[in-house]
Amino acid sequence: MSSKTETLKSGWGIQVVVPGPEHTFTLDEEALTALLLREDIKDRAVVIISVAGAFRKGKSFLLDFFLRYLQHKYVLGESGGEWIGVEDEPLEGFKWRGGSERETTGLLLWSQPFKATLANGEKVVIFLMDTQGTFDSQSTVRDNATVFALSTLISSVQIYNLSQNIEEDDLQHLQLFTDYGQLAQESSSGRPFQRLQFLVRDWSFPYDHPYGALGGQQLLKKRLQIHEGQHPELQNLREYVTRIFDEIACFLMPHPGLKVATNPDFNGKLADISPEFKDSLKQLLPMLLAPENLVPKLIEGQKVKAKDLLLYFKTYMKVFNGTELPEPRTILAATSEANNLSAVAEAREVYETLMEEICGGTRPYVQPRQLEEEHHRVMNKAIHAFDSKKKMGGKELADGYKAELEKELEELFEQLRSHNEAKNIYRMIGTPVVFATVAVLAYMLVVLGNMFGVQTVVAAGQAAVVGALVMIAVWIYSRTTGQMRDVGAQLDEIADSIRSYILNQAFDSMRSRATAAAVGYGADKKRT
Ligand SMILES: Nc1nc2c(ncn2[C@@H]2O[C@H](COP(=O)(O)OP(=O)(O)OP(=O)(O)O)[C@@H](O)[C@H]2O)c(=O)[nH]1
Ligand SMILES: [Mg+2]
Repeated sequence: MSSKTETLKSGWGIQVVVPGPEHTFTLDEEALTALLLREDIKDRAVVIISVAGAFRKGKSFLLDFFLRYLQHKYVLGESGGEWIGVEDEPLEGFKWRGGSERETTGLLLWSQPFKATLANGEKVVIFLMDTQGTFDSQSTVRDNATVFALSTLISSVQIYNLSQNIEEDDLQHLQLFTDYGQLAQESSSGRPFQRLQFLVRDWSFPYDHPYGALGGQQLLKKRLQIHEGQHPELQNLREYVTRIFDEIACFLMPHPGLKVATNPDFNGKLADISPEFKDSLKQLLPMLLAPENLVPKLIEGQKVKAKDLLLYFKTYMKVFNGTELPEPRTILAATSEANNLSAVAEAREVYETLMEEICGGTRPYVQPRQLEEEHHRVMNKAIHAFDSKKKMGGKELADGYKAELEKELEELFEQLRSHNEAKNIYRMIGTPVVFATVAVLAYMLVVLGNMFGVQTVVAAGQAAVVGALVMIAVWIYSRTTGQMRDVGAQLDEIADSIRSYILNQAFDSMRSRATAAAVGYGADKKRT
């Protein structure tokens, strides 16, 4: 088996939005946090590619080819060669299957994020999202709308998977976003969504419009055309759909062949898939996933990082869990809230990072007055970071979050201050005691030297007494005035090394005594 499948095999679809009883959805916060706050990706801008649409239409199946492409391109780093796999390899990844009953439920993210670099050198992370199909017999209209809305709000590329054609109904489902988008545009700059990719499966009229992106563009143009006599609502819908997305595209996929569609034993192997379908995949996937075509997620014109995404998920889940589908205004409020929260988190991080350098666990004691000054300086920087991030929801909302932020930073400072004091007490006892002990021992040397008349010992002892006393004096000066902090810290280190040297010596002698005792014991035993 190739290494390609072996590596993908270790991944799985994490159900991050889980359907619960009574048509509710809950967020698996723990799983999502573990995925999004991974140290190597949490600060990268995200590209989230979601596939949504009616159930049983090959969404998960398609995503598994995405996985193959991403694995080949971004994990194995092979630019040439065939990403699509070998003829008899079963298709694995997000769970897909034949049959008439629904498979995927809730929202899933692939457990392996793919790290990529855009053409401009920016490092991003790609997440794939599989979604619960709409219109199965168990879901309510609200379930469908929730899944579709959440995946559209969260993703930077929404692939709208349709069967055979683009119908009026399919466009109607975008109504919520056009309403939301309209509101969002009134209160913010830039378009709220990035890319909407219609994907028509089993296109059977290539003589009208050819397979692929060109035919798709022709079909889409027709469907989105506004003409006289059309109901004003339909006109509005069309107008706004084109306004709220940065880009709308369409791709016409050929039928994958009868084995794919009807054979219960079909395992996804390429040998059973029609050549046209495979050719189309080879065209479509680079259009979505090649570095130059990756679309990072933007909110309020700013790139969303993996760690921010967690905030958006949490806030959206709150508003989508009511008994009614939320109003566009409520969704907008949630977006603004998450947007402000992400600015707060960023400011907090600025504060924590800078203060860590000043008075973190490994740093020496800082004079209280100086610590306070540093706190004000760093806090200003953090507030500046908050202010300079573009936020949705206006000044009033931002002011509320800013006040919260200030309160939170003051609380953090209180903690840092008491940690700093704790260090002081430890040093108060530790360092002077070590030097005082050195002084006493050295003084004993002087006495002994005098007693036996060895002048070199007396001189060395005297020098050590004076040295130790000077160190204590300098240390006390440094600690009480906050001056010469580096010298003070060095003295702490010297005291630490003396202490650990003495402890090691004591430990070694205890050990050798214990060994000697054990040897003695062994010898005794032999004798008896
Ligand atoms: N006709 C047709 N069938 C396809 C296509 N792609 C995949 N299939 C088949 O469709 C069936 C369902 O595939 P899935 O990927 O599980 O479909 P899904 O949309 O994820 O279904 P749910 O998870 O239930 O929403 C499988 O038997 C696939 O072999 C396609 O382009 N056309
Ligand atoms: Mg599925």
